[in-house]
Formats: sequence, C-alpha cells, structure tokens
Amino acid sequence: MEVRARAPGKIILGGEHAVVHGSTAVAASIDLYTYVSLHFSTPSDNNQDSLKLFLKDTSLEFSWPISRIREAFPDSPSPAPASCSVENAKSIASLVDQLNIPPANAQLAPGLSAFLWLYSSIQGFKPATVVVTSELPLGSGLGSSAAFCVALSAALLAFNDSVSLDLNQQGWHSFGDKELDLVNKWAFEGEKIIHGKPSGIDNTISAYGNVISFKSGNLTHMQSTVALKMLITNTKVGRNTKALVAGVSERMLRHRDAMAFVFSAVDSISIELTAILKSPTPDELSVTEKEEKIGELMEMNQGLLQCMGVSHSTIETVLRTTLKYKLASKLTGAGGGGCVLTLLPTLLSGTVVDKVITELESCGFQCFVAGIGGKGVEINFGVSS
Ligand SMILES: Nc1ncnc2c1ncn2[C@@H]1O[C@H](COP(=O)(O)OP(=O)(O)O)[C@@H](O)[C@H]1O
Ligand SMILES: C[C@@](O)(CCOP(=O)(O)O)CC(=O)O
Ligand SMILES: [Mg+2]
Repeated sequence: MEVRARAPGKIILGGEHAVVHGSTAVAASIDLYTYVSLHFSTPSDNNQDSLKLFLKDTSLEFSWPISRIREAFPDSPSPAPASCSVENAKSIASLVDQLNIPPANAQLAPGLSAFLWLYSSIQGFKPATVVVTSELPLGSGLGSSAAFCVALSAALLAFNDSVSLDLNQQGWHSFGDKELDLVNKWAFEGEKIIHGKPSGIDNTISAYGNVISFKSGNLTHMQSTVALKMLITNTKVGRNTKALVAGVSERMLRHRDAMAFVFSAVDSISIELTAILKSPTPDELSVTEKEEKIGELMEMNQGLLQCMGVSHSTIETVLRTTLKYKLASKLTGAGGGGCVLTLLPTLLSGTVVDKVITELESCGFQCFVAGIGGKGVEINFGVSS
C-alpha cells in the first residue's frame, strides 16, 4: 500500500506576522512542492518493526522501533485533530534526542517532532517507510514547514477510515472539502510544533491552493483578476520562523499601543489588496493601475514589517537594488533573511528583468519566478509519477 502526496509552498502578498495578531493577510500558493510518499510494510517487506523516515534532500535517514512509539504515545491514534500536550512533547523530545542529528541539520528537529506527532496521532503503530523530498528552500519564508505538514497529513489520512477516497483513481487528484478540512486541521497541529504560535495561513494556503484572504482562522477564496508575476529572491540567509514570531510578540508586549496601530495598518493594506485583486478588469481599473496600487501597498507593508523588527540587511539590499529599476519589493514569510518578492509588472521589458536578476545574483542571491495561485494539496495512488 503506497500513496504520494504533494503540497505547495506559498508567498504572502501582505500581512505576515500581523496575521498572528488578528490582522487580515493575503497569500497565494506557488508551484514548488513538498512530496511525501508513504509505504506501509507488508509481510514480504524486511521492515516489520520500525517507522523509517528518509529526508532525501539532506540525505538523512531516521528510524524508530514501533515499540518505542507505542510506549511514547499510549493513547494513539487520535480520532480527531488534537494538540500535542506537554506530556507528549516530552516523549517526542526523547525520541528526537536519541537520533544524533548532525549539528549542521539541527534545524530539522522541529520538523521531526511534527512528523512523530502526526504519524502516531493519525496512524498509530503501523510499521512504514516515509520518504520526503522538497522543491522548496527550507526556512526561507516560502512555507516549507506548512507544505511538509500538509503533504504528510494528506498521505497519512489517505488510508484512514474516516476518509473516503477512490484508491483506483489515476494520477494526481484533490481531496473533497470535508477531507481537505481534516488535512488542514492536522497540518495546523504540526505547524504549531514547528512555529510555536502559527496563524494557520501557511497550512491553509498549502491545503487549499489558489489565492486567499485570511483573518483569525477564516479564509476567503479569491478569484484573482490579476495574473501576478513575482520575482522571488532568496537571500540565502537562514532564519527560524518560531524565533521571529516570538520576537514580534515581545515587541508587542513592550509597545502595545504603537504595535496595535502597526497591525491595524497592515489589516487595512490586506483589505485593500483583496479588493484590488477581486475587482473586475478593465471595468474599474486597468491592469497597470492595479499593479501600481499593489506595488505601493507592498512597499507600505514592507515599511511596517521593518517597524516589527523582521527585516534584515540582505533584505534591504534587495529593496535598494530593485528600487533602482522602480520595482516594488517586500519580504515574504517571517523575514530575518529568507525570500523577498518583487512585483514584475506586465509591461516590464524582459531586458530590465534580466538586468535586475543579474544585479541581485551578483550579490550572491538566488532569483526565480514561480507560478502563482495553483492547486493545493493532491494525492496519487500510482507508485511512480
Ligand atoms: N522537507 C522537510 N523535511 C523535514 N523538515 C522540514 C521540511 N520542510 C520543512 N521542515 C521543517 O520546517 C522548518 C522550516 O520552517 P520555518 O522556519 O517555518 O520556515 P519556512 O516554513 O519558511 O520554510 C525546517 O527547519 C524543518 O524543521
Ligand atoms: C510570520 C508568519 O505570518 C508566516 C511565516 O511563514 P514562513 O514559515 O516564514 O514561511 C507566521 C504565521 O502566520 O504563522
Ligand atoms: Mg514555516
């Protein structure tokens, strides 16, 4: 029995961090995916007594005896999405500690904890092999943590009794609404382990895809009337979402009133972005007018992210470079390094795009243009594709 699941990464057009504190945010899926394949052991397999995890991108392999997992989570599996208790977190920590993760890969530990929680909660104690690969750079603001949790939850739920799926369907296909909701809820529990206090926007956009407006756990799907083209620049400066989110909360506690105004300004920006993306073209605004407004709102949002303390010298270098070409940019995701978005207007010449990319890459950054607003999580029961 084998299933593959793939879940996309995301960009945030407006509202990161503020969304954790109740502001509106606007996100879109991108066509870079995390893939999870799950193979339950059969009597003919060698692996009868362990749970194995292969992280292909880092060439790391981890294994836990099923008996240890049974000992650690005596109440598994759980009938409904459940948060990891303090008691369970201790059990997970001891299972992860015994792995001797190479120091250079220490940042994988929260991902491994989320894996153990989701696996044991959804599937209990079945021996299996799970293989993970990702097209997303990890810890760069493109939502790799959420894509990992969504793809993993989808693969784990595919064979669950509570989920009805046609196992004979060929190729990649989507879940029904009820199943998608379940995948999203479980993935949120995984994100909590990795992020500490996630808003839920990353797992939601990875599960549902498309473009969404999100506020306090509620999403509004958007039929965007603008085909946005974004240059994504990876500064390659590693950072950790959990620490950055905690830093903003601490600043909020130090300057409550000022930060409330900052979050409220971000809320207004996201509401305006939503209205522009949804408004019919060309009746109300031309594409060029829309792009100008979106660019301006992105710049305003970036200023507010600086107020929150999540910019970085490399992000500022990207902003300065793209501004020379009159292009608007903002960080995406948690900031502190990671990726920056630059809006590429429809009428911008290819020569200018090439020049910007050359200049950014000469600073040591990596640039690419991703497809925006595609499908969310999908599964495939075919063994290879
Ligand atoms: N493919 C993966 N395999 C294992 N862990 C992953 C994977 N993708 C993400 N993670 C976990 O998520 C962490 C990155 O999450 P985060 O700091 O939120 O950044 P982002 O979500 O922007 O990539 C990684 O350090 C790791 O713990
Ligand atoms: C900063 C935040 O708004 C987005 C974090 O995204 P990422 O993990 O950096 O891709 C946190 C959240 O909404 O949970
Ligand atoms: Mg993340």
